[in-house]
Amino acid sequence: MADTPFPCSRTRIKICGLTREADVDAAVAAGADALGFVLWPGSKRAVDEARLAELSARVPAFVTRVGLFVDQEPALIERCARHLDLLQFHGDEAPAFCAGFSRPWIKALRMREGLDLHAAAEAYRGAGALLLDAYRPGVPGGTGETFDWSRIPENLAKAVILAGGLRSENVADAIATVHPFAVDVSGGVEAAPGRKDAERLEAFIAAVRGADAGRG
Ligand SMILES: O=C(O)c1ccccc1NCC(=O)[C@H](O)[C@H](O)COP(=O)(O)O
Repeated sequence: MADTPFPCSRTRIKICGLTREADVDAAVAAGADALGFVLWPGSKRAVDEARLAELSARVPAFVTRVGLFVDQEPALIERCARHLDLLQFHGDEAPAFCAGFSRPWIKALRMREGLDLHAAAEAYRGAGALLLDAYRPGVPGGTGETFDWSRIPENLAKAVILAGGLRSENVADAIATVHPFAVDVSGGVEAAPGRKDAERLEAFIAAVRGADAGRG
């Protein structure tokens, strides 16, 4: 097992951007640990509160329901929280804002040049983890792009959820390089934005499990 502050023999897997019942069922059946629902209306994968309620009701216990928000109204976030286990903040939310709800939370950070991850881990020390994603100006997430994984320090004081352009073909390399606590995928398991593909989902999860088995 890697010598990191958050060693894990089983990399957790979050499937993000679910919009359809069939995809929720497929992700659960394939063994996902967490499912992400995008509540930001600017996304091609957006669901509204009513859809969130329907989709989250299908999710069995022990699979974490995660809601994604981008600089949104606190009242909306708190209403959605009733259907969620964890909040994921993808915008410029300050630590005090993220901590102001009735659910645990994680902070997504886009890896723009010059980002000091140690400083961010200290600032967002109330987060359950930091989700590290690719940076593309003007796009808050779900870019399908990777970033330079070597920029992630091994001794970061927060658990890392690695995101950005992961696919069944590159996730083993990503795990070997970063030793993340969890991986997060959206576009890499899709047939089209918001429509997951059961075969790609299964291939992705098998690739993660294969990487875990190979680590010894
Ligand atoms: O998916 C979106 O459209 C989205 C919009 C706004 C904020 C976050 C969004 N997605 C986040 C994710 O799906 C993932 O956490 C992450 O960005 C990885 O996406 P991908 O590179 O497609 O695997």
